[in-house]
Amino acid sequence: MAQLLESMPSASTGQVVVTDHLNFWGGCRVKPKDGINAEPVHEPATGRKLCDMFPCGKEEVDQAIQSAHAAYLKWSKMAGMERARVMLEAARIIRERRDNIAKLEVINNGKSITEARVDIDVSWQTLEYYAGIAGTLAGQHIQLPGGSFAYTRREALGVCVSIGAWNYPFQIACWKSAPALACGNAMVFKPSPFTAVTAVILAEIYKEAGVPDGLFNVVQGGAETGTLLCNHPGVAKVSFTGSVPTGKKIMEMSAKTVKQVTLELGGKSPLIIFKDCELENAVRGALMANFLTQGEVCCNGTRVYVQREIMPVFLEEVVKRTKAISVGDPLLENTRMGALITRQHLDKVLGFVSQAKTEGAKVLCGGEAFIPIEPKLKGGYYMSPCVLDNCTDDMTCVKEEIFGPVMSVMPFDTEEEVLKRANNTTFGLASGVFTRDISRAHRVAENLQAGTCFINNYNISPVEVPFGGYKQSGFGRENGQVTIEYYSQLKTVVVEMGDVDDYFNC
Ligand SMILES: NC(=O)C1=CN([C@@H]2O[C@H](COP(=O)(O)OP(=O)(O)OC[C@H]3O[C@@H](n4cnc5c(N)ncnc54)[C@H](O)[C@@H]3O)[C@@H](O)[C@H]2O)C=CC1
Ligand SMILES: C[N+](C)(C)CCCC(=O)O
Repeated sequence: MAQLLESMPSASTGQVVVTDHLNFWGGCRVKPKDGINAEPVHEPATGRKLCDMFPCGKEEVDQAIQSAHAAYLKWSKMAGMERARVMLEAARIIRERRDNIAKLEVINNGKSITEARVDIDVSWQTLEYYAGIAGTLAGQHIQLPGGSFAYTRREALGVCVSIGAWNYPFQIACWKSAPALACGNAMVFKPSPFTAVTAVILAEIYKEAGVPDGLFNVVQGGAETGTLLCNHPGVAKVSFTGSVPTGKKIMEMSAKTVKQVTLELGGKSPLIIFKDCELENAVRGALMANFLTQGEVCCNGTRVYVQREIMPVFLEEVVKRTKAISVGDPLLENTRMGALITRQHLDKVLGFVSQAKTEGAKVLCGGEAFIPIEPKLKGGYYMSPCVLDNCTDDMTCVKEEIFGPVMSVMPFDTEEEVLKRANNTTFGLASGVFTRDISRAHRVAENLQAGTCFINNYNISPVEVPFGGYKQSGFGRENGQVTIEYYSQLKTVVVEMGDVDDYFNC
């Protein structure tokens, strides 16, 4: 894999083939046990096969979990500052190889190279941030009567499983592993079968930085492998990013052995644009809220509520800029939108657009399959970014997570009305508001039922800031200091300094 990464500077779309093993445990890459049931992994930009993914079965999952457990026993006994040093070294290596990792991520995921570089920067920043926190983990001392006392210890949970989605493959692996490792846990990570390639690079980097063998492991596979992980008695916690239906299954499976769970699920987030906004920023914000990573972002603000008076001018600007987004070869510097993850997903997103039309929405631009001129890109999964007007709250495109570049725009009249409509959803991941009125901005933020509210911007998620959902968008948080709570447990130690009470008079 190191060789593959080194070959990246000269790699272009349509060239790379991955033949290395994609599983990793016990400190090295592991050959698939049977070498059967191969599932092809594609390069979204071309539709070409990139590699085969062999799903791990029970024996392999057991091995990965055992190797994680052995590493946990060593790692959890180290001082936070010792763990921090190793994590900082891993962050440094990611930073050093940032461009190559980003390129491989583009080849596997289809997003534009400019975005992928940001993802990799966020990744090493996450490791740096939690390395900084590792040395601060501590308990409390509590004075009791007669000189007795108690203290608390913040301890690791054990082996944590992470199940990732395909939209931010490397970044998700870092968002999950960095706080887990900082707290002294070991991790078994299962990437999405669509993006099997880059998690093992992170595993190699952790190893190179000096973690004990088995501390961060990668098992490949889909739902079956995920089920084996969630049902495994040797696992203390499952952290999941993906769809709501799968999240519910994960919670059910984890309940059997009372595993802790963090769920980072989908959304259908509202973005509210008041007439007193700075329009240029609101338009840019609406694009940020809808079109990053081809619209395949869980916290996207896809229900755009615009105050009626500014609707015509907003639509004119937003459509003009959406039409100008350069769609195409994701490895080119000027491209701003690459390919969707799979052919099937592209068809699903286009199906949402057709259904929206049938239900009465008006396509102002885009919403069609896009075939670039360059021959090698013809099999890629591209579409033109879409703006839908004439939408109403009961339409499918306004209620369901599309996970593609489709913005639904609706007018509103009053703050009270729009808050009610914005909150009328089972999701609650994110939300946004554009206004120059600071009281209104904070009032709206308070009243939106969502884990994040962006004021006068959208999709800004630095690692210092907690990220996670309300309602069916999940629970638990990623990023920020609070995530320590989700990867550690408190032990209370009670110390008697006097004699034990003769309570039973005997
Ligand atoms: N919140 C988010 O960031 C994401 C939301 N989604 C939404 O989900 C839709 C479907 O995408 P998928 O990739 O199929 O999402 P998914 O939720 O089925 O898959 C996410 C991860 O869960 C694993 N998984 C699937 N079934 C499992 C099971 N029974 N037990 C354990 N692990 C299991 C998958 O292999 C993958 O690693 C998208 O169209 C989008 O609407 C998808 C990816 C990310
Ligand atoms: C990085 N950000 C904020 C655009 C999205 C991260 C959440 C996700 O996994 O979709």
